[in-house]
Amino acid sequence: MTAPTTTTETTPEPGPEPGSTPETARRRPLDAGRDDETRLDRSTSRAVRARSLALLRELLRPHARTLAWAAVLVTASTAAQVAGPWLVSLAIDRALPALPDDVVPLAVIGGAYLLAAVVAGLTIGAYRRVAARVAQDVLLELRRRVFRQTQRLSLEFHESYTSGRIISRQTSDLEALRELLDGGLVGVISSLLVMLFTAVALTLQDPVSGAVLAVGLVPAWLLVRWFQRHSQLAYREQRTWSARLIVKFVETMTGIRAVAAFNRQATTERDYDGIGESYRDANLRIFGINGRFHPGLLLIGNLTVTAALAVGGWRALTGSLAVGVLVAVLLYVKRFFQPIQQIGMFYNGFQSAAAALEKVSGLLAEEPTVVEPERPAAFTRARGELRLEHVRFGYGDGPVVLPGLDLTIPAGQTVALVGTTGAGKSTIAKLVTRFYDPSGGRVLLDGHDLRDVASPDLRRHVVMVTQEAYLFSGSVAENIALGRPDATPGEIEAAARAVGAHEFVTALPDGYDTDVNKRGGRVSAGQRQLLSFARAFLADPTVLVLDEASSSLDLPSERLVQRGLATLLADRTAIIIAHRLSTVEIADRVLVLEHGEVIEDGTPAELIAGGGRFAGLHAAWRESLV
Ligand SMILES: Nc1ncnc2c1ncn2[C@@H]1O[C@H](COP(=O)(O)OP(=O)(O)OP(=O)(O)O)[C@@H](O)[C@H]1O
Repeated sequence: MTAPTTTTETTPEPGPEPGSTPETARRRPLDAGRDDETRLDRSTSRAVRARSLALLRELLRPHARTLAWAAVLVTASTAAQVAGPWLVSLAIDRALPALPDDVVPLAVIGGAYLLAAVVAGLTIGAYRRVAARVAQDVLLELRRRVFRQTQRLSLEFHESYTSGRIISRQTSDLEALRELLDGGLVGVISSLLVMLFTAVALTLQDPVSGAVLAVGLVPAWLLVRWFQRHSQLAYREQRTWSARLIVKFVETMTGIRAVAAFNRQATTERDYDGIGESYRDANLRIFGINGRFHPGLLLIGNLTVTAALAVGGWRALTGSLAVGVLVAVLLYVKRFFQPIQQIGMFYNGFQSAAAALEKVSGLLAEEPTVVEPERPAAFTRARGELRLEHVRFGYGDGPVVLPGLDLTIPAGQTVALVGTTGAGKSTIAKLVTRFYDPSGGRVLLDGHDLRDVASPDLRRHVVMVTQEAYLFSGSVAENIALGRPDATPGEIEAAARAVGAHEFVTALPDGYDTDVNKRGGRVSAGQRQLLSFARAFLADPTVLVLDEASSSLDLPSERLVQRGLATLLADRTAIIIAHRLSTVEIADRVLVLEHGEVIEDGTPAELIAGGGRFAGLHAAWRESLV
């Protein structure tokens, strides 16, 4: 993890007066329609829908011409499909009576039928390819945006929007959209057009049959509505139980040691069985609903065909309807009902995709709370003096963590922060690295308010080394080079040597090329810390903020880590959230914090001699060592 700090040689822009930053300006609402709320009031839900549609328009805009071409193709294909029954009626009523004297009409109609079939086939294929291309491009763009956005947003966002929710934005939500765009939507657009063209062609040919179709449409429509209402609930239930099943499984597997240690196997099995049964029941409910919907629709379709046949047949008998037209009517009515099923089913996918789009658009609408300066201060070289002026801070609407901190850390000083848990040590680290901005007061680096420093400058000069010492997949060398991606292998090795990591790295199966995720590449907690020191050493920041790992190491590792740390700290300003006595001892200065205030400030020796809070902690540490 890197964070920055810097110094400039020009005069800093005048910053706001200490304490003048309005709370409201600093904090933006975290998502207008929070995606964990299922019921939104009317104006919010309208705003959320407008936001989704705006996103959709924006994503489709670059494809406007392709979409227009897709519309032409699908219209041509539908017209060609719908021409079929019409041509059949012409063949029966005009061409057949002319036989055998005149075969031309039959040949012309037969040719037209063949042409319509070829055009319909070719255009529908082209339409599907063109539409699929647009759908895939839109999805790719959306995926990119979600990823970019999650990297762009401030730490504040990530601390309140759990990683599980971000993962589901990138996976299941985009998957729901993919299913809609890939499968359903393209087909449903053409189905809707087929229904529309069929109804128009039928009514044009025979308005009475059009009326019969309209009557048949009423029960079909009611059945579709029934299906949508019930299946929506059933599918939602199915998704909920399937998610619970996954959560239970993952939770049990992640905590398998605790499960075994506390003999919880029988209980977890019972819980898992219960969830599994509910999932099965939810699936059965869906089958039940589908089992009524599909045959119901088929029945209504066939009854409408029967009605059209009865009415048309009687009229044909009385001579008011040509036989060819009757055949076309029957073909049209049958064809009209076929896509309804698909459209009814599509509704579910459409609902979940619309919900997914709302959530994704909410994520994309988030603004970082830590904003880049419009006119950044010129910052070339940093000395490393840090000053906190009347810094006031609290998380969100929570209690005040720092009520008004004043602190100056001269360039090159190593300061250890100690204090009870929750005293605000990590909070100071997050403010100094500008993962958060204070709600009042200023944090200054060499006299520049951090809010005026461009983030690349800040990250170059202020680096934060976190407890986890996170290793990314890749080689050991790549992990060290994260501190400075353009570093040469020689520089990487020099950094590793400086902090004392070289020995263990060369002992790994492939040395610096060892993959940290492969067998043999696994490193111990202490080695992991040394690698993160090497990474920070290579980055060579002016200010280093270090949240020391609290997990205890064995004595040789502890010594190694302390030696590495001493090298890393030399010649830079450092703030260490110290968990180890040995670290506190190498600090120039110790600050004891309580409730966001400095209650003791001095060299380790002074504080021990003073007999205050630190002297007490120190004595307790010493005791714990024996
Ligand atoms: N992301 C957060 N959102 C809300 N409150 C937070 C957040 N992080 C910390 N806090 C709260 O702020 C206060 C100070 O926390 P901080 O992490 O700075 O303490 P600390 O001194 O570093 O403690 P520790 O030694 O346990 O890490 C605590 O009361 C904590 O509950």
